[in-house]
Amino acid sequence: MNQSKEQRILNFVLQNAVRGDPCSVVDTIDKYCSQKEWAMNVGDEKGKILDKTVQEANPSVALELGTYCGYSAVRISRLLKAGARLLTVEFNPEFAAIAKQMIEFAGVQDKVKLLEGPSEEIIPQLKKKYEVDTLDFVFLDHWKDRYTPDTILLQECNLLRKGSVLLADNIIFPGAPDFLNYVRKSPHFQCTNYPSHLEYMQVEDAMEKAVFLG
Ligand SMILES: CCCNc1ncnc2c1ncn2[C@@H]1O[C@H](/C=C/CNC(=O)c2cc(-c3ccc(F)cc3)cc(O)c2O)[C@@H](O)[C@H]1O
Ligand SMILES: [Mg+2]
Repeated sequence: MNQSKEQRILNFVLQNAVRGDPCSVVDTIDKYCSQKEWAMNVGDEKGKILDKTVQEANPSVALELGTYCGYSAVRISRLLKAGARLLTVEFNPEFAAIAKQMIEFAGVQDKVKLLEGPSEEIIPQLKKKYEVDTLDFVFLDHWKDRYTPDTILLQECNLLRKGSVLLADNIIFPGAPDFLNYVRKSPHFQCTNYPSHLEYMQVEDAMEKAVFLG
């Protein structure tokens, strides 16, 4: 039975990237997805905004919602300080299997824990089962209509602290209008918009940073 696009992306990385080099894995995925098959990785232009936001936050504990093939998990974890960790959540078993191999090939498996399951089940388990106190950084890149309910859930589970940084992808395309409304209207968030472009395309997109004020 023929391969999935995600399997083809992984194979291209295994054959063309440098094992143990996260930058080469990120660059190789971008090469494949810009030249051969488009895929919904955050990409290099928005990836640079992600990099700067992660470096500014310098998180000890980071969470990602929507691992997909592991592109942003590798991109984020390559910037983490010694002892820091990224928890990334993916509920599609095929994508989780691809991402696991991508993370291991990049050599960041000691910094990344891939949690397989839906975010609404995993988030309430983070404190007790995954020994999280609070989250320093959250990257939202899963189903766009789940950004708001999961942001509310993070607050209800006391996983945010004063200064916790949320960064959301696809604010313009496909768009996350209710999330934008929610965080911009809430007195508990300080928001910043970062105009950019859709990965591998000349289509407008943007990222939104929402800092929790406590
Ligand atoms: C139970 C549902 C909510 N909870 C969830 N818990 C765990 N993982 C979840 C998840 N939702 C979705 N996922 C996973 O996240 C990923 C989904 C991401 C959704 N992203 C998009 O739709 C997206 C789409 C585009 C896009 C842009 C233009 C276009 F023409 C077509 C698509 C661009 C992007 O950057 C995107 O991020 C998948 O791997 C999915 O299995
Ligand atoms: Mg996205």
